[in-house]
Amino acid sequence: MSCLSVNNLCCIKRDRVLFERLNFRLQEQQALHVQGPNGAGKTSLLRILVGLAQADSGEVLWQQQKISESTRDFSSQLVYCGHKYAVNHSLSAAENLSFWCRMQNLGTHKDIFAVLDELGLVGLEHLPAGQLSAGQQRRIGLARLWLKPAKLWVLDEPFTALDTSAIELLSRKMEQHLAYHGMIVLTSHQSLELNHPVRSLQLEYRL
Ligand SMILES: Nc1ncnc2c1ncn2[C@@H]1O[C@H](COP(=O)(O)OP(=O)(O)OP(=O)(O)O)[C@@H](O)[C@H]1O
Repeated sequence: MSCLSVNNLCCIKRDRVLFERLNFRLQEQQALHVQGPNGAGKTSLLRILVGLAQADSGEVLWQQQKISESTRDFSSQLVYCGHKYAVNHSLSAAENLSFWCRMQNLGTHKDIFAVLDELGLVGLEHLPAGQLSAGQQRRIGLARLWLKPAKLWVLDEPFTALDTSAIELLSRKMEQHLAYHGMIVLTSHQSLELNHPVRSLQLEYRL
């Protein structure tokens, strides 16, 4: 059974304690919605969870091992979608995803065009991503969830810029992921419409 554990986590930015003594565990088929006002520290928390930033104290464990000591195993089980689109504007959607698949050691993924089709980007696969709309660029970023079989999804504001049909598509994909023993940590200022129980972690804005 896969497990992400957060023990006594503390994060300080510019002398402001964003959170401290933060503890939680996440297991298969569980989703955690990190909530709170602008500047509360949601993105900071997610970046610590995926190993992109260091906590001021405390630890994040994957399968009972510190993520800094199990980098390879942890990364192979993780898809992180940050709040920025993380697409190269000069490359096309297909090139962006093909590059990402290679970086993730997934090889040249034969399903890229099928996934872009499912995400409503048919006919746009070869345009430079910089010429696409915000929602279309977000869809390219989210295509990673379709391309990599990973246990843990960490998603920072994944619904931003998406239209109703894309929100619906992503919500169903999340439900499917949870049903197949996946785990999700996400932030969203929107309420979630998932047919699956979602735990909530509320961060306050601390002065
Ligand atoms: N690299 C950094 N250096 C200094 N301060 C930072 C850094 N990153 C974030 N902060 C500060 O930490 C606080 C929390 O930022 P964070 O992005 O985690 O908030 P958030 O809860 O995700 O907000 P939002 O809802 O607006 O996305 C903010 O006050 C921000 O200015």
